[in-house]
Amino acid sequence: MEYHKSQLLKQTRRIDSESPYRLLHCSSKGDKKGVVQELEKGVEPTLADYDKRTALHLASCEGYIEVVVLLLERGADVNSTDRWGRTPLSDARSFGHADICKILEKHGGIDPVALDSQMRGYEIEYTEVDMTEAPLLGEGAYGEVYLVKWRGTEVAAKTIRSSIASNETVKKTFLKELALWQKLRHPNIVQFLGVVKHSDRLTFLTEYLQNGSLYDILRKKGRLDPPTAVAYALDIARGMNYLHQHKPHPIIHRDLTPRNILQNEARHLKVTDFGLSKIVQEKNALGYKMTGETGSYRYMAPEVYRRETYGISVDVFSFALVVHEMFQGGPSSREEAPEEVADKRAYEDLRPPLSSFVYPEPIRRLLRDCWHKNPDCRPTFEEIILQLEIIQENMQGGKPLGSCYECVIL
Ligand SMILES: Nc1ncnc2c1ncn2[C@@H]1O[C@H](COP(=O)(O)OP(=O)(O)OP(=O)(O)O)[C@@H](O)[C@H]1O
Repeated sequence: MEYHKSQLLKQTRRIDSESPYRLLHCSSKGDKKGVVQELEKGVEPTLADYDKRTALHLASCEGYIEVVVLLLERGADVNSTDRWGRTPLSDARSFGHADICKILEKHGGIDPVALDSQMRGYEIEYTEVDMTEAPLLGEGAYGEVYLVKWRGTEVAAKTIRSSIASNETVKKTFLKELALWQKLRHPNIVQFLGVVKHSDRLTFLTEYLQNGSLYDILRKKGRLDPPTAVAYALDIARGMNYLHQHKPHPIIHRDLTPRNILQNEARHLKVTDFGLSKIVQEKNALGYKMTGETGSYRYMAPEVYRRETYGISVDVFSFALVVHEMFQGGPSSREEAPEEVADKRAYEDLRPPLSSFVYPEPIRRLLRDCWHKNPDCRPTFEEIILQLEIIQENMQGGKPLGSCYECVIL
C-alpha cells in the first residue's frame, strides 16, 4: 500500500538517534536490538506517529515476527488503530504475514477493517425487524430463536447470549462464520439472511423452516419408514456435499446432529449452524472460550474426541449416526451420558447395533463405511449420494433391498 511506503520515507528522514521515533524506525526495519535499546531508554511501546501508527503496526506490516513478539511482551497495544482505522492485525493480513496474524490473534488482536467489509452487504436495520411479542421457536446453546417478520416474510431470528457475544474474540469468530454462511446458497442449506444492526444483542436472521428440527420429528414420529429415511439422508448428504466442495476451502460442519437439521413445509431437510460449533460452550473466568474440541459428543468422530487432527470426514461419521437414528427412531445408548458414548466409540471402537430387521443390507454397508474408525476409509458425500440414489431407485423399482425383513418392498 502506497501510504506505508511514504510513511517509512518520512520517518527515515526525521529519525536521529535521540528521537523517540527511532523506536518506529527500528521496528519498521526489523532491528530488534535497536527496539530493545529504545524501550530500555523508556520510550513507550505505544508511541505513535502523526498518522497514529505504532511500532507494532510497522513491524506487523513489514513481517518482523521477533519485533512483534517483543513489542507485545513489552506492553504494546495489540488493537491500537491508526488514522485509517487499521490495527496491526489489519496490516499483517494485508501483507500476508500469516504467522504474525496468528500471534496477534492470540493476543486478542482484531481486524475491524476486515470485519467491516464482511459485514457490509448483509446488515439488516433493526427497525426492519419486528421482534415484539415474537413467538419463541426454541432455545439452544448459543441463545434463543424467535419467529419474526422481516419485509413481510416470516423468518427465524437467532439471538446470541450476551455472555457469548460480549467476548470480542468469540464475537469476531461468530461474525466470520456468519460472513461465510452468507455466501452459501443451496436447497439443502438453511439460507442465511443477515445480521441485525444496532440490536442490543448479536442477532441474525435465517429462513424459517416450519417443521422444526429432525430431532423434533424423530421424537414425534419415532422410526421413519425406509423410503423416507433414504430421502432425508439424500437431502442431508447433498447439503453436506455442497459444504465439503466449497472453494477455495471445504467447510467442515463439525456438529452435524438431528438438532442442526431442519425441515421445510415441502418436507425437505436443510442443514444449519455449520462452523458455529467452533465456539464451544465452555465457560471460564473470562466467559466462553474456544477449544479444539467441537460438536456434540453423541455424534462426535473418534479423532475429534481424541483431539487429533481431523478433516472433512468427521462430518461423514456424524452423518452415519444421524441416518442410524432415522431408521431406529432415536439415538442408541440413550441411557448413557453422551461423553461416555463418545469415549467408547473413540477408545473401544464401539458402534451402534445394525439389526438386519431394521436396516436394509445396503444401508448397513453404507453406515459401516461412514463410521469407519480410519477417517481415510470413509466415503465422501459425493460417493454417499451415488449409493443412496441407487438404493432409492431400487426401492422405487420394488427390488428387494437385502435382509431388512420389515422393509422389503415387493
Ligand atoms: N430457521 C429455523 N426455523 C425454524 N425453527 C428453528 C430455526 N432455527 C432454529 N429453530 C428451532 O429452534 C431450536 C433452537 O435452535 P438452536 O439452533 O438455537 O439450537 P439447537 O440447534 O437446538 O441446539 P445447539 O445450539 O446445541 O446446536 C431448534 O431446535 C429448532 O426447533
